Amino acid sequence: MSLYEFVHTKIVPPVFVIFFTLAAQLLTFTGRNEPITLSSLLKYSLGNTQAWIILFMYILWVLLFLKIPSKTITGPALPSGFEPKYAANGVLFFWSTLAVFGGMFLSRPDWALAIYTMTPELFGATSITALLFCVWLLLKGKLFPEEAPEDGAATTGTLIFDFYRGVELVPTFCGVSVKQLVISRFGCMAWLLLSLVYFIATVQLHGLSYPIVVSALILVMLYILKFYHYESTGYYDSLDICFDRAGYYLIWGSLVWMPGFFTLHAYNYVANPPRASPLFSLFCLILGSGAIALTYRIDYEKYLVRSSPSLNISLHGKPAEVILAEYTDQKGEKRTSRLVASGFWGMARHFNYTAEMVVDITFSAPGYSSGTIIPFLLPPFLIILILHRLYRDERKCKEKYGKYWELYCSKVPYRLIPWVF
Ligand SMILES: NC(=O)C1=CN([C@@H]2O[C@H](COP(=O)(O)OP(=O)(O)OC[C@H]3O[C@@H](n4cnc5c(N)ncnc54)[C@H](OP(=O)(O)O)[C@@H]3O)[C@@H](O)[C@H]2O)C=CC1
Ligand SMILES: CC(C)CCC[C@@H](C)[C@H]1CC[C@H]2C3=CC=C4C[C@@H](O)CC[C@]4(C)[C@H]3CC[C@]12C
Repeated sequence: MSLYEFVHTKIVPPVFVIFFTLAAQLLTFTGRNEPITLSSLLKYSLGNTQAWIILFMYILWVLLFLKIPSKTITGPALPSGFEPKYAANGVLFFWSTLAVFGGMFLSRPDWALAIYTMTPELFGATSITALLFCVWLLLKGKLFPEEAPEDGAATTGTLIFDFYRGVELVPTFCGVSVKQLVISRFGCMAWLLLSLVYFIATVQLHGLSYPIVVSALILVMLYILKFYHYESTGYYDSLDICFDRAGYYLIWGSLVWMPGFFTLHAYNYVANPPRASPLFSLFCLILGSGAIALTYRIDYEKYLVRSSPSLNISLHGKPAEVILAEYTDQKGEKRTSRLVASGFWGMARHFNYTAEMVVDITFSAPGYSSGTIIPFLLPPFLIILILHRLYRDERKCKEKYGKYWELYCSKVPYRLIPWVF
């Protein structure tokens, strides 16, 4: 075993599991200027009755929504030929959840402050649930996997690595896709709902004199709405679904880290309202909305080229340049895919990630005036996450397409920023 493999499989997983699980809990104290003590850590980590009830109701809502008869999205087939199915009701879920929960918070504004106050208990309960769920996914993957042996439900012999990375690719729970349930429904919507809760709590405590909290809320709403539009056109072809397994990284990450860390600046605003000027707020809103629209457009250009029956497509007013990339699938069959080499995919190989980074910066940029370090945490985390993802994706594409990927790289030499990197 090389040193890299040793660190990757035996050191990183336990260190990350301990670090992130603890950090998620501790940040709920730091985010509201509360000192960290061992007794409060133990108390909050177990949750309280109200927190468990809220969590249970929310899980039920998310689960039942996936059971509503609707059109389905068919994900890429596994080597066994199994085609995972996903409910195509993301936009309806977005508006219905916003109407029900938003209405609830607006009619009983005191609930927002109550939820803000019990945030540490809420994350304690969610983290316990998420960890237990990951243990169940590990046991299920090892003892009674749903996926056929040729789909490669991968156990490595290193238990902690299997727990961290996951075993199965597209497992189900109560008849619905675990990844859809956890990432796109629980995680993304919890991100928006908590942003709403913290927004109401900030306004209640400090009034609307801090326009930046409005711009932060609008940006998150736009981002999540965009996600639900993208869910039915591209998300189920993404790295999270086709490559990453259902383990701690993705599942605990989406149940706890995504709603907790991604809303941390908004949580922080309740105790430390940012003092950014209305002009700066407007600037962040315009820049962030533009970058969100750009990520949508870039994802859409790929969807357009790949879903079009002919190659007669125009991008940015010119005929699209497309590489017909041959590859051999996991069953050994020859296939052809389309790599777009013009439009935004001709400017840089991951221009969507560049736009994503701009969005990330505008999410918390206003908080730089709040006088705490909290708003500075999200951008570096996301930039590292995206860079790590970029290299993993390039490795995957190079292995899959070989010389065709190299051809694409020679036509589009930049990864993120044209003429720079
Ligand atoms: N906010 C956040 O934390 C994050 C957000 N995101 C967002 O999630 C979405 C999905 O991201 P992700 O799956 O990582 O990445 P992409 O949407 O960039 O998809 C990458 C895949 O697209 C295909 N591809 C690569 N180059 C081309 C090309 N030139 N033409 C056509 N197809 C190409 C390859 O798959 P194939 O095998 O099909 O050819 C590649 O694996 C994006 O909108 C991204 O911005 C992503 C990461 C983090
Ligand atoms: C070590 C862990 C705690 C790291 C956890 C990472 C996860 C929180 C994130 C991993 C992949 C992320 C996402 C991928 C693609 C997305 C599409 C985008 O349009 C919305 C956001 C997201 C779902 C994003 C969310 C965080 C991750 C799941």
